[in-house]
Amino acid sequence: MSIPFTNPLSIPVLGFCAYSGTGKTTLLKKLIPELNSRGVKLAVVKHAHHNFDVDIPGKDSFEMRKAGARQMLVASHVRWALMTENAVEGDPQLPHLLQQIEQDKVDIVLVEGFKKLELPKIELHRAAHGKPFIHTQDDNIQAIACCDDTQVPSELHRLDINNVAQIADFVIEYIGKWQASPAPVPLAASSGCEFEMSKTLSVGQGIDNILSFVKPITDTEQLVLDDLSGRVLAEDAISPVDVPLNTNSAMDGYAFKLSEPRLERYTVVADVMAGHQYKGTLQDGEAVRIMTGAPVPAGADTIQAKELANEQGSEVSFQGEIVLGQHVRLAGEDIAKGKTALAAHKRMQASEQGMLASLGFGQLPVFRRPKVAVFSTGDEVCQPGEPLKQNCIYDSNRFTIKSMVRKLGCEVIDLGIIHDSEDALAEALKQAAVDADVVISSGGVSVGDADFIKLALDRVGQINFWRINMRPGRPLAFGQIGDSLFFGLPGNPVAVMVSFIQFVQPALRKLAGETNWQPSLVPAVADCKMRSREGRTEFIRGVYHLAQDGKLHVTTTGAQGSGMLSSMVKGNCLIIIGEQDDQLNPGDTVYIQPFADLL
Ligand SMILES: Nc1nc2c(c(=O)[nH]1)N[C@H]1C(S)=C(S)[C@@H](COP(=O)(O)OP(=O)(O)OC[C@H]3O[C@@H](n4cnc5c(N)ncnc54)[C@H](O)[C@@H]3O)O[C@H]1N2
Ligand code: MOO
Repeated sequence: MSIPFTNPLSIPVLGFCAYSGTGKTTLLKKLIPELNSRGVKLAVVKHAHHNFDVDIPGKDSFEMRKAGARQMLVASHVRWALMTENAVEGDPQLPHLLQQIEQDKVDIVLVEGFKKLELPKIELHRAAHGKPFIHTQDDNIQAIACCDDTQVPSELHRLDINNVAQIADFVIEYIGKWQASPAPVPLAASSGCEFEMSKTLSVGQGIDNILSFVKPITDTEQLVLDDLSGRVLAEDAISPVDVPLNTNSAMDGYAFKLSEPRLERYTVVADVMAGHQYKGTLQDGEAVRIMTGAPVPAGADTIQAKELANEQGSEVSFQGEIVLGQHVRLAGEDIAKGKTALAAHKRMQASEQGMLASLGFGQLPVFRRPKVAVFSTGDEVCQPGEPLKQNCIYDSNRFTIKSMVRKLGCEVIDLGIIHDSEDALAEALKQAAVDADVVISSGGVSVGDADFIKLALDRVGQINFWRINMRPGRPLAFGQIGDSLFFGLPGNPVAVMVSFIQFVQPALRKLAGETNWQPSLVPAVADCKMRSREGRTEFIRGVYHLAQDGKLHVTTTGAQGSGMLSSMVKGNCLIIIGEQDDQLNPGDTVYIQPFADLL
């Protein structure tokens, strides 16, 4: 099983692969100084299968990371290290990791692990271990380092596993010959009827490729506060005021100036209600009765709650411990005047709207909403509400897609059901691309389908037909029609929703101007056994709940047919079994993607 790989760097990347116990690390520990001694500067990426940590409990960096820093960069005059919490489904993405390397500082990146990627590699083999060859399954092996007694095919470059100098020669020659290749998977050229049917991508590669074609909308419009829900802010909202505006009380109680030693009693000189103010300055030994939200008078610095005060006549005494400044909300402590209250590119919901209201904004600039055209294909597909013809099914996909598109704040253009006519479809697609930023269809993207869909797409744009290594949602068409993006989602109703969540949602969020469009993945404890196939990402519909042990637990919704929409209705999340796993057992930790924000 091999997974496509594109080197994002302008320096070569070379992998070392072997069965465990062959001595990869031992060889690299000798090869690195050998290469260094010949002037080769190199970086190493190593894949770890476990939840490793390079930090030490008790160190400041460890503690700050545990306290919630998602990235922790620790630096001294000799080295720096960046630690990133990166809970991803499946393996980490090597192209992303490589992009973290400072490529102007090294000549080559050596990679240990990531055996399944289509990455140029040297295979290490020791016949005495009795393990099979890797090169028989992997066309990316550039050379094999082995012992004298091993037979290797004549076309493979043979190296002596015990001769580090010879392996270093090979690496240096490899650097010399290497030429940068262009990055992402190109879209199929619009020529004749040739479709790229066979490209198999992982979920991560599909997302990366799609996102590389998404150009965020830059047109803006001014909207009143009430209409901001679900829209993406186009400019930083700078606070015109301090919030809170005045230093005020967080409790109903008494305001006074705390002195050392503490006074036995204070004289109550006034009442201060919210919306009013004590005009004078409190003197030592004076207190005011104060309501929550009312301005703290000049001279006062501390509040005691009403429940811990005894008022007798015109005097008040306090019980309990009192800390200087307690229950005082300082002017500007939430948002200071002139500071960015809300950064551009944030999608606004209730809390953002409330905060902007609290700052007195009446209207704000937002990015124009993406326009999304949606249609269904297939002669068997009928409009709900009309009598169902024989052997037909009602169109459900258009309604799930429209609902998810609207939830993402986009405008929907409903093109209905387009029946089997190449001309009609080509015309509809051309018009849709003029009117919309994104065109989404469902059905007709697998191998056995009415060719008219593929022919029509080929006439109007550049469309790739991919196989994504996932279930459900294996076939996916993606490309461009004019300036619009086109998504051809698979016909099966659950596959439509899963493909939308994985591929269309991030694209629409990026298009809409959001910068933070990564899905929320949450760890949960599996309550039942779940199966997948190594190399494939499985999206199982699940139900999660908070269990008595204080952790989220998750179980499947039962039957998982990709036509069974009831599995989506019963579920509240997708359970993600990553590429490297083929089975999950009860008690294993698994990532789930809650539906909460989308369905
Ligand atoms: N020989 C192969 N057959 C199939 C493969 C394959 O790789 N080789 N892949 C399977 C997978 S996985 C999927 S998913 C489907 C996807 O097929 P299409 O995208 O071509 O979709 P259709 O064949 O048009 O429809 C599939 C299924 O979905 C129903 N459908 C279609 N449109 C709607 C709609 N708007 N609302 C509700 N239901 C819809 C349709 O009636 C079919 O039952 O292909 C597999 N086959
Ligand atoms: O996309 Mo299909 O089976 O994976 O429904």
